[in-house]
Amino acid sequence: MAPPQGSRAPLEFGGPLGAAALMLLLPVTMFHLLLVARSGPARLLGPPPYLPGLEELWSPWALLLCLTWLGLQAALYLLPARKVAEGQELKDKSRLRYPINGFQALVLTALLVALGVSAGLPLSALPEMLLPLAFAATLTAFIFSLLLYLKALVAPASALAPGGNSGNLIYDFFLGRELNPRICSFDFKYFCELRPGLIGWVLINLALLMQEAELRGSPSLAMWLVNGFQLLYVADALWYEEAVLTTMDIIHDGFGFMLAFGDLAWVPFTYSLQAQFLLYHPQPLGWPLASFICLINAVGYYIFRGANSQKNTFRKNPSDPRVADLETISTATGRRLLVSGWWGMVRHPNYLGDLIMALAWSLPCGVFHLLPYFYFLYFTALLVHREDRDERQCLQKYGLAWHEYCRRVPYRIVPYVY
Ligand SMILES: NC(=O)C1=CN([C@@H]2O[C@H](COP(=O)(O)OP(=O)(O)OC[C@H]3O[C@@H](n4cnc5c(N)ncnc54)[C@H](OP(=O)(O)O)[C@@H]3O)[C@@H](O)[C@H]2O)C=CC1
Ligand SMILES: CC(C)CCC[C@@H](C)[C@H]1CC=C2C3=C(CC[C@@]21C)[C@@]1(C)CC[C@H](O)C(C)(C)[C@@H]1CC3
Repeated sequence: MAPPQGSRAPLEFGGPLGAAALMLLLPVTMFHLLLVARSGPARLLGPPPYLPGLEELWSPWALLLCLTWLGLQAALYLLPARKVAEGQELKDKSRLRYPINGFQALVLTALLVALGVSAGLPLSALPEMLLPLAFAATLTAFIFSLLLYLKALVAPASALAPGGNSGNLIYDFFLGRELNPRICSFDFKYFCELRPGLIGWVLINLALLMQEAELRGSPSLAMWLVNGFQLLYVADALWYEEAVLTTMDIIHDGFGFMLAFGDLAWVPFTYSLQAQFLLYHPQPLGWPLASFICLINAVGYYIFRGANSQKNTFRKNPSDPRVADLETISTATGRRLLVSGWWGMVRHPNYLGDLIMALAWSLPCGVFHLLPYFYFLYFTALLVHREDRDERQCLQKYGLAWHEYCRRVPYRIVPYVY
């Protein structure tokens, strides 16, 4: 049985109080957004149109659908993979192995959905079920986090995450105690991060598009754009699935309520906000403006993909010809840091690209409502906070070399601004 690590790691997210507040605030915000998106005024900062009763939130069918979805994605995860990748080295010097078959899961899901729809599956009825589905996903995430917490009680100390083991129940439940909770080779965090939530998000978007087609004869250009951009983002994440193995969530964060709720509920139900908004508030969009928005998305994607691939290639094999000529600085750990290429422009070029894309996803919704810009605002806050966490972790890992990197590359996310 693993002893708690005490409070060696500094507390993040405002400690236990912050964690408790976030556990309440995040689901409340998600339900607020779902209710407001379908209301006439669609005011992000106004009160919700009404407070739903339990009978509107709770539906055994929604829970069944939610669990069936998780079961389907788990089955697709277990199918033979085209490749098995190794993760980063762990505290005990071992490396975990991960199946690379996320894109295959996306394609198979698309085929199954297409088959289902042609056989009469009423996908366009899904938008009407968003509230009970979000409630079921929240309940599932809560119970799942509880099980993860209990599992961590019997995990060896070497399996625990650097944070999330303060000894405070609420804080540890929120952040997650175990770094890579698994049953046999089934890795819960890796599975949840990329499959049910991300694929669920594009499925909800598609259902909204289909309902718009039923309501108005055809989907609007704005709806096509939002669906297309977000499908590209999700398909990219699954195509470059291996790159997720070098992200902070996999390397550093435990698996607790924050990620379980984030992956299973927050991503599908709030990241589809623009499409939800467009269904109830159609926006005129002409081709010239649509082309300009596509250009913004393309620029964001180019930076995002370029930066993430460069770091991933470099971390996997620094002598790879694609990165071998880049300038680097050495660190005491033996790992080097890139100081040219994308990572010489700002210290988080991938965040910059991601933020530019986030803006492009909101622009098709016009400029007269703040609600569709929620994702951009939340994401800016998330990435600024995340960048700050990462800086502290890197300073701890690399010490003087990190100071040198900051001196050589002074801007964090936006060149000459931040
Ligand atoms: N859509 C969404 O909701 C979200 C999307 N994201 C996206 O996920 C992606 C991953 O983000 P995240 O995990 O936060 O962070 P990063 O992928 O940027 O990873 C940070 C790590 O990269 C390594 N690193 C930093 N600087 C350098 C350098 N100069 N040279 C080489 N390695 C370096 C360090 O780890 P080490 O040295 O140990 O390798 C550091 O800890 C981003 O594109 C982000 O935008 C993130 C959060 C939410
Ligand atoms: C709302 C809470 C306070 C925090 C929840 C955060 C999570 C929703 C995000 C944390 C990191 C994420 C990543 C992606 C999705 C959102 C979460 C889970 C990501 C899978 C999206 C697609 C990208 O291409 C990526 C780089 C693979 C992302 C990795 C991080």
